[in-house]
Amino acid sequence: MCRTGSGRDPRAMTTHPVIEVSGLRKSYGGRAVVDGVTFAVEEGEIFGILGPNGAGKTTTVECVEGLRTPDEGRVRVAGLDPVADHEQVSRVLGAQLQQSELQAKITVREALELYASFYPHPADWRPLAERLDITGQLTARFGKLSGGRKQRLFIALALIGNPRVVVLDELTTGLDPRARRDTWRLIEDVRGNGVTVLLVTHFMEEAQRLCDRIAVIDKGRIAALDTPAGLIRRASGSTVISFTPSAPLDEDELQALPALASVAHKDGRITLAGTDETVNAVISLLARQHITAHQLRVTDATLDDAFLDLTEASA
Ligand SMILES: Nc1ncnc2c1ncn2[C@@H]1O[C@H](COP(=O)(O)OP(=O)(O)OP(=O)(O)O)[C@@H](O)[C@H]1O
Repeated sequence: MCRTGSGRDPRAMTTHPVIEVSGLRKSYGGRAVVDGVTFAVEEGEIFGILGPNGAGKTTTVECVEGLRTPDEGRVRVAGLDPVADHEQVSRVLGAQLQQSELQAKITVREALELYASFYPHPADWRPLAERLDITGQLTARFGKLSGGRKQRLFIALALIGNPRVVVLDELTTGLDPRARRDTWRLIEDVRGNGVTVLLVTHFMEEAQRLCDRIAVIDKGRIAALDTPAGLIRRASGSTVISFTPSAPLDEDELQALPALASVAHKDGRITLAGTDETVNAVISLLARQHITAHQLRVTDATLDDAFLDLTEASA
């Protein structure tokens, strides 16, 4: 869909960064909300920005979009300065609109046609609308759409200029689970056509499923930058074992378990994060002490675990 037939030759794609952010700082009223953020996004990547509320994610991506001027640092999109070269950047970068940017009375069709007219080589909005399941709403006014339909329209408008880079902030907020999954497939298609995606999200499942790499931002700084699997490995160990022991376990022996990342106790239940080696060692320990592990669960650590560890670690 996006970019297909738009004239960009995929063979001409290079592997150098299409987004470069270096030493970015931004303060409001003397308070630094982005405090030395550096990352680079390769062409064709889906790059996630994760972080707690108020971490500075939106401020960072708004500097990439040229909507905010950095106090310090360097931002480049396709080699261009988003503030100084705003017009050129807007031709290569598609961004999700904010609610206030569309008039309540405009219809879905008018919005799609209007936004398509802004670009020299727009995508055909019809298949885009079909894929986003908004063809039934073409004559509906924006102000009357449900939150989910508004969100779908915003995604369509972000993609309509056949952008080289698309910035999606809270992509699937307000969508039901089925629409969320449809949207993920759409984003994968978009990337399949060579578009670079910068994605701000609160949904771990979304980040884990879609992102090639993720920057975890906490209090204006990058707490970690890695692949989803790398973040999981480095933050909390790769395996989580939890059980309710039939008798108390000695805390020193738990702490001495090999490759242990963390131990938590709640309502008589013990949760250990570590590796397979930790799991084997705890099972041996239980057997030696003739302790039964009730409701034993062994699971792979998730990005949720990693996120909590990383953002708590820097608290
Ligand atoms: N224009 C502004 N003036 C003053 N403070 C601002 C402004 N914009 C953002 N902030 C503050 O900067 C901090 C970072 O905001 P930002 O929106 O970048 O965070 P975020 O990580 O995107 O948060 P969320 O997940 O809640 O959207 C917050 O404390 C916010 O209140």
